[in-house]
Amino acid sequence: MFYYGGMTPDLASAGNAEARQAALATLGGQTRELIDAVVLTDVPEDEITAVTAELAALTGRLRTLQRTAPQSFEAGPDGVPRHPGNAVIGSANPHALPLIVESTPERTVRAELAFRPSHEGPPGWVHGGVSAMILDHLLGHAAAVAGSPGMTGTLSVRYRRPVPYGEPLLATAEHTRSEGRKTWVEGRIALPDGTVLVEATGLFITPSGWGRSGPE
Ligand SMILES: CCCCCCCCCCCCCCCC(=O)SCCNC(=O)CCNC(=O)[C@H](O)C(C)(C)COP(=O)(O)OP(=O)(O)OC[C@H]1O[C@@H](n2cnc3c(N)ncnc32)[C@H](O)[C@@H]1OP(=O)(O)O
Repeated sequence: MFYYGGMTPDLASAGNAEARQAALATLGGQTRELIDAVVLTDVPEDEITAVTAELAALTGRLRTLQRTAPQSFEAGPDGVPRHPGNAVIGSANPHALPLIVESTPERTVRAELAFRPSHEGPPGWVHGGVSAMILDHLLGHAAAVAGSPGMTGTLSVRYRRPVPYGEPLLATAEHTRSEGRKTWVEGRIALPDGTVLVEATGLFITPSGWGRSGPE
C-alpha cells in the first residue's frame, strides 16, 4: 500500500474523524458555491456591502480556532488515500475542484471534471496555470500508481486549444518510463469527444529519503 507521510489507518478514532471530515467537506463545498457566486454576482452595491459584512463575521468565527499543521494524506474508510487540504483534490479546500482521480486496471489514471467560473483566465476561458495545476496533480498520481511516487521536478505544458469552464472534460495520464528515482509521465485534458485541449509531460523524482511507500 502506498502512503504519504502522516497517512495512518487509525481505526480507533475513525468515526469522529469521518464526521469531522464530512463537515469540513460540506463547508468546503459551500465555500466553493460562495466563490462562484462572488465571481458572478450582479447584485446592487449596498447588497455587496451587506454580504461582505456578514462574511467578515463568519470569517472571524472560523478564525477563533485555527490549526497550524498541514492536513496530511490519510486513508479513507474505503482504504483509498485522500488529502482534504490539497489544492486539487481536497474536499475541505475551497480552491480544489475537487478532482476525483480514478485508477484503471492498466495503472493509468482518469478524472472527469468541469472547471468553474472562478478558474477564469482569458475572458470566457480557463486560466492556463489552473490547467497546469490539474495536470501536475494527475501526472503525479499516475507516477504514484505506477509505483514511483515523487515530487514534480519538471512539468512541460502545451496549450493546444482554449479550455472552457462549466463543461464536462476528461483528464487522463499514464506513466511512460522510469530510471532510478526519475519517472516520466504524460497526460492531457480533453473534450468528451477526445479533442485534446492541453497536454503535459512531467518528470517526477522520488526524493532520496522516500521509499516506495512515500516519505519516511
Ligand atoms: C496505490 C497508489 C495510490 C496513490 C494515490 C495517492 C496519489 C497521490 C498523488 C499525489 C500527486 C501529487 C502531484 C503534485 C506534486 C507536487 O506538486 S510536488 C510540488 C512541486 N515540486 C517540488 O516542490 C519539488 C521541489 N524540489 C525538490 O524537492 C527536489 O529538488 C527534488 C525534485 C525532490 C529532487 O531532489 P533530490 O532527491 O535531492 O534529487 P537529486 O539527488 O539532486 O537529483 C536526482 C536526479 O534528478 C535530477 N533532477 C533533480 N531535480 C530535477 C528537476 N527539477 N528537473 C529535472 N531533473 C532533476 C538530477 O539531475 C538527478 O539526475 P541524475 O544525476 O540521477 O541523472
